[in-house]
Amino acid sequence: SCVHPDRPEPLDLHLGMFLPTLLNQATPEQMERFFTPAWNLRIIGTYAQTEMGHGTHLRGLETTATFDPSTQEFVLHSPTISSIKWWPGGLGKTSNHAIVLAQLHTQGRCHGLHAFIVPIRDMDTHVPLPGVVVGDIGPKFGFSEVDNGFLKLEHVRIPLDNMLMKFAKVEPDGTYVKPPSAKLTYGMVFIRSMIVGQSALALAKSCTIAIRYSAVRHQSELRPGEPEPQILNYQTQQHKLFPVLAAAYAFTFVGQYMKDTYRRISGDIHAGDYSQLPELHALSAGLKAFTTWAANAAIEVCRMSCGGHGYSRSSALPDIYVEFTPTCTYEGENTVMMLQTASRYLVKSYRQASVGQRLQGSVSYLSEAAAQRLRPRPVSGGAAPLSTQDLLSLVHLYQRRAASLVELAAKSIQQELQRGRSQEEAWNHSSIDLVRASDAHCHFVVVKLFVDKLEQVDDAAVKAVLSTLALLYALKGLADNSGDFLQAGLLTVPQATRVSARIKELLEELRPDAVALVDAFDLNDRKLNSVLGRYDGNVYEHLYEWARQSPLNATEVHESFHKYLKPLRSRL
Ligand SMILES: CCCCCCCCCC/C=C\CCCCCCCCCC(=O)SCCNC(=O)CCNC(=O)[C@H](O)C(C)(C)COP(=O)(O)OP(=O)(O)OC[C@H]1O[C@@H](n2cnc3c(N)ncnc32)[C@H](O)[C@@H]1OP(=O)(O)O
Ligand SMILES: Cc1cc2nc3c(=O)[nH]c(=O)nc-3n(C[C@H](O)[C@H](O)[C@H](O)COP(=O)(O)OP(=O)(O)OC[C@H]3O[C@@H](n4cnc5c(N)ncnc54)[C@H](O)[C@@H]3O)c2cc1C
Repeated sequence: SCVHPDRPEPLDLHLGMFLPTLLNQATPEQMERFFTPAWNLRIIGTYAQTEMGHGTHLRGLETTATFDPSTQEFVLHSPTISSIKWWPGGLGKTSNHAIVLAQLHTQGRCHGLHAFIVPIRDMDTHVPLPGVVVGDIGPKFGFSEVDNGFLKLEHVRIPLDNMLMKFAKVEPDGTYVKPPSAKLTYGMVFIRSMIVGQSALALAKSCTIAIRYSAVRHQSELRPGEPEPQILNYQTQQHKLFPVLAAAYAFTFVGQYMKDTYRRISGDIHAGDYSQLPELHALSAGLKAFTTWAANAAIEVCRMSCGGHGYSRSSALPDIYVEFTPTCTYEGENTVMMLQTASRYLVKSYRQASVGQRLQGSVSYLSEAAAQRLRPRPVSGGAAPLSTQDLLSLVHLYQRRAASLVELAAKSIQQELQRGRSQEEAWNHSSIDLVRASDAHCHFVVVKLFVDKLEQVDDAAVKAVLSTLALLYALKGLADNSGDFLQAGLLTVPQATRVSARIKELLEELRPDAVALVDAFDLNDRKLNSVLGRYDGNVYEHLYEWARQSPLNATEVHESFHKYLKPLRSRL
């Protein structure tokens, strides 16, 4: 369960960030000194980057690490209340070490953020070490299993060799040696890539519960005098749940692609080839934001589609939501990640394509769009014919929508500059367009990867049903974002009407396979932990049993009667 924990755990940061950061940024000597004991849980670590005053703005982090050549040590210090490390998972009570991100000062100069391994608790007694003030930040929206903590460092001294020096170095005389690329110290790409797969898992769990429950729940009347129908037969219920089902499959394929891309490019980086790091950063940042926002909303759709019992923790849906929703904030707040993808990749690529550069990777379509702009526009200028059956033409439609929104954002910046605004102001006054461009780019990537995956499916029946899901995912996205497509001249109102009609047909086509498609996720009852989503569909008996086990029912007359109600009654 450590690879994909079902519930947040105090060791998540140790496994998910402390160990991977050592792998990516420690020297062989440091691996020997720290990784082995960390792997054996002698050392338990966390990743302490965020401070009370800064989480997003890394360059604004205030914790300092000042090199003292006379003692060959770094002095770690929290200079202000806002510099106190705040939020790191497992920091409050579990960890005895932390990878602390601090502004490196040596020979009177600041060289920016670097990573330092700081012992924070005694390895035997677990008592905080001198100069270390550490504790839990208090109750949260959820994540109650995790002791997210605070860490105040008061001139804490660590050896020179505790700075992670695989890339940047400090010599014994205090000389700073730059890393081959400043971007290597950012990190965080690993977890962002993993989170894409977490989005898929959260969707798969949620729609499994909601669709199974919708197959056993009977309610109301469809035809007078007939038995109450399964709620899964209502078109509105299908319209809520089947697009979520399609997204669960789409994100599963994207999650696999993201993991494979991370492995491939991080392998190149370990071999000294940093050329693909911008694509990896942009892709992981954008897809992390795109998939978590979509999954976050979809979990709530699944919960509400189960009526009152969806609100009971016996459904597991409230817990899935509470545990998933912080993914939109941590590991890079989603808006900020979308802006990164747009500003640091899409607009830069657009400008390169506009001067004729042939682009590679996920933005190669911007070269085609630039070439298209140079060709005379067709006289009709109208939208191309729309096929609601041809997946490749839909992929092309999403590609053109993305190209259009990237161009719109780039032109907005240009217009703001022409109005006399500074670079920074021009970008800020175009940031809504930049987020839209990133969203459209990621949406195109997801649709394309879904359709590409179908080419790898040999079984005709499986390919047919996955093609139906892919069609539903693409057409539902088109309907939900029809404004973008209409504004870009890629869709007409009659075509939008046809899309809505086709979606209704697809819902009907998917109805017979819906339960089998969630069973195919193969999420056993233990993993689902949901009375509503039980494989045997025996909901009511187990719901009653679940309630009977509630602690409040341990006694027939609760002590509150004697403590409060009875005395209250006697005073009235
Ligand atoms: C050994 C294995 C062990 C077993 C493994 C088990 C498997 C996993 C187990 C899993 C178990 C549990 C799962 C884990 C659970 C996790 C629980 C919660 C974790 C939450 C942790 C956190 O939240 S950590 C803190 C996260 N914080 C952030 O992400 C901060 C966000 N802010 C930023 O990133 C930056 O401020 C910014 C990028 C937004 C802006 O920074 P800055 O202004 O300095 O940069 P610029 O925009 O000017 O860009 C400069 C150039 O740098 C490039 N760039 C930026 N970021 C990166 C990056 N990350 N990587 C690469 N490149 C980057 C940017 O593109 C610019 O480039 P140029 O344009 O070329 O100049
Ligand atoms: C459950 C949980 C676990 C966490 N675990 C860890 C951990 O283990 N280690 C760790 O170091 N941190 C951890 N964090 C902290 C997390 O990484 C930060 O909360 C996150 O990076 C967001 O930063 P922030 O809180 O400063 O929000 P802010 O950046 O202050 O965001 C507030 C608002 O400002 C907006 N905003 C900020 N900057 C910009 C910008 N440039 N342009 C436009 N809008 C902007 C955001 O979009 C957002 O709407 C955790 C957080 C949570 C909730």
